[in-house]
Amino acid sequence: MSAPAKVQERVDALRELLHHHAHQYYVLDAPEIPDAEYDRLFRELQALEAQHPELLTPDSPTQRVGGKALEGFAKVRHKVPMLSIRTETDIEASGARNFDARVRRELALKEGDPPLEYVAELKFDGLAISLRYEAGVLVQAATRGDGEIGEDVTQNIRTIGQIPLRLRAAPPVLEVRGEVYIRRDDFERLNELQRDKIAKGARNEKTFVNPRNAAAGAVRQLDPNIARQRPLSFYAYGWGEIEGGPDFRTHHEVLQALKAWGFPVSDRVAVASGADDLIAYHQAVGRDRDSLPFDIDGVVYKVNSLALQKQLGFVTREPRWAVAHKFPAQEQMTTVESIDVYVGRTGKLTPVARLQPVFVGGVTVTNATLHNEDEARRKDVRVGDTVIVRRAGDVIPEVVAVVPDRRAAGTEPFTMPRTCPVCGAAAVREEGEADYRCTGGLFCSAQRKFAILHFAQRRALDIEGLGEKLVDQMVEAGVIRTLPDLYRLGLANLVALERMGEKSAHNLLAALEKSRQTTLPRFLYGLGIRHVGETTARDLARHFGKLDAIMEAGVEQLLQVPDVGPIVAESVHAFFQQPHNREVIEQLRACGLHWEEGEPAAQAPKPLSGKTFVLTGTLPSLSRDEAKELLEAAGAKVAGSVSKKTDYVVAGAEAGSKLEKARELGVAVLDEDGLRQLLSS
Ligand SMILES: NC(=O)c1ccc[n+]([C@@H]2O[C@H](COP(=O)([O-])OP(=O)(O)OC[C@H]3O[C@@H](n4cnc5c(N)ncnc54)[C@H](O)[C@@H]3O)[C@@H](O)[C@H]2O)c1
Ligand SMILES: [Zn+2]
Repeated sequence: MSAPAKVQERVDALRELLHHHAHQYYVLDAPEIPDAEYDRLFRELQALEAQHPELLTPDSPTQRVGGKALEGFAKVRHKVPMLSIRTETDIEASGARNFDARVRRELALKEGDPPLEYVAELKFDGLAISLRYEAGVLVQAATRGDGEIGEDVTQNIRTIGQIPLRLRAAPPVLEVRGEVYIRRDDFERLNELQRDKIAKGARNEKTFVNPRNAAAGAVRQLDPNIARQRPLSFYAYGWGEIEGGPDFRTHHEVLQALKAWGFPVSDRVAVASGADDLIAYHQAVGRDRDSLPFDIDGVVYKVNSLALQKQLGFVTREPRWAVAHKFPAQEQMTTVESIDVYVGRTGKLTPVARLQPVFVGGVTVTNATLHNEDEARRKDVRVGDTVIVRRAGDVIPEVVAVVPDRRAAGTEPFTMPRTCPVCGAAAVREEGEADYRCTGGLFCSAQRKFAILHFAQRRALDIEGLGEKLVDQMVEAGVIRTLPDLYRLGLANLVALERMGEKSAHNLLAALEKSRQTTLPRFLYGLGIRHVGETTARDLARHFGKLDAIMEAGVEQLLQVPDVGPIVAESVHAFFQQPHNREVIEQLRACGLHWEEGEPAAQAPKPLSGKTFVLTGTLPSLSRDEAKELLEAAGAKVAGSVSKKTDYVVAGAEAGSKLEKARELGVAVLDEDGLRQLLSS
């Protein structure tokens, strides 16, 4: 094969790949590879086309801006095209120097001429939007599309609080350009919410790869109600058409005017003189990047003088007077070497991907969280897979997606272990919860420090002087491994610890001695049984009187306790079923912990026991789960459908066929107030 044929083949292959990925990214908002990878392919094509200009075609991805309008949106023709920005790939200071040198050359400036004035800005990582105001009223908002034709997304953009719907004292026609984005904290919350919905069984929900993707998906959403639920923000950084406005001389003047007209403009905009100032700006922003509340993928340099901008003009898809100077990408590809399960201090199990080390967001990352079983399954991350890893700001690095087509044969789906990898106790996932938890409690070394602190706190065993630092120190020195070890401490163990004087040691021993005499509710609470707070501990103690009775109680018996519903009953039962928990309790008793035991309370039946309820519609303040839990705690049964056996239907807003059925059958119907009255009577 001759060289040019080979080159042609590669060029064709690159174009096809780039077309595919651009479609995924711009049209479907569903990128399959990280931007850094896309940019590598893009640059490879650019280089080949530069070496072989005869291979250049007008439809090459290098010659066009971004995406294509989605069907379903009205199309908007931009009077002033919305362009892309040339990217300076050199991450080092020379990026700014290259740009400055190029601009000076194009303007035919000489070495002795004064430095050029620039404006340096953040490069927000979101979605470009053009906002059109006529007589001060927002009449249209459009996406960039292919630069010439975008999508009319006015309805969705109107839901963004930061975008003024009406301007005071603005020119008769004004087109503002800026970026719609999602703040990192809003993004984390959004994904938490999504994970929660998925854990509760929602089928059509997904988590978002990154804030840009979530923002773009929200703006290009056919249902404005969905857009409304996404926490979108906005920054203005430019303009299209202006009619009848003041005479602007510089880019910076326009930005100030935009601010005065009521648009959010970043306060990190800086006027810079020559390449040195640009370099300083790039470095300063680079240092602050992680602590910014939103993602940026670089900074943008623009020639400040509008006259010079005009003189410089455009190439196909980019103005010559601006450049994007990037930072290290926040998403990269790497491979998964293993998937381990990490046990947190409260017993939560988190699957973590161990990665082939990769430089992402400015640091080398070797681990990334997979959050929980559902997430790992939904993304179907497997050992050996090529994945996209994201690290932005102070957020823990996470695997956002598997790169399709790169999976080797013979890989196995990940399954969550059913036992704790640290202590071997059963790991369980409660209904409606996203996480597995180790039931090892006191016995699990991953949870040990937390368990000891919980046990020692004032509202539990009240061991004065046993704080976090001391617990860390003792656990790390191996002086205490389990709770009973606390009561086996001697003066010699304690004074051997660093920074522990004899007086403090005596005080601690006295506090431990004093805590041996306690109450059953304090002891129960101190055990750290999931869902057992102080109140529940008191209720359990009052109902059963004796610890042994609680330890032997079945779920049915536990459900007899006032205010104890199925989740609490299951949790208490599961805790005392674990042999090692019983062992710890026996040892504590053997160490002299004691309390006064009482008689079981007279069995008053629960107020709603024997009654069947059906919930329908949305209640004003209670979620479906909360209402169910309250009812079950009061002894009621909650059923899914209305029948003659139903005693009450609790109906909220938008109640449908169940309410009709209730009326048909003459079943009593309650609203939330009625339900609360019944519960409190
Ligand atoms: N992962 C993929 O598969 C995939 C596919 C296609 C494109 N991409 C990514 O898309 C990007 C290229 O897209 P592009 O052509 O839109 O260029 P760009 O996004 O890199 O730059 C132009 C855009 O920058 C934005 N911008 C942010 N702050 C700005 C400011 N202060 N002033 C002016 N503009 C500002 C505007 O929205 C403008 O449209 C690359 O990062 C590429 O990796 C990724
Ligand atoms: Zn464990």
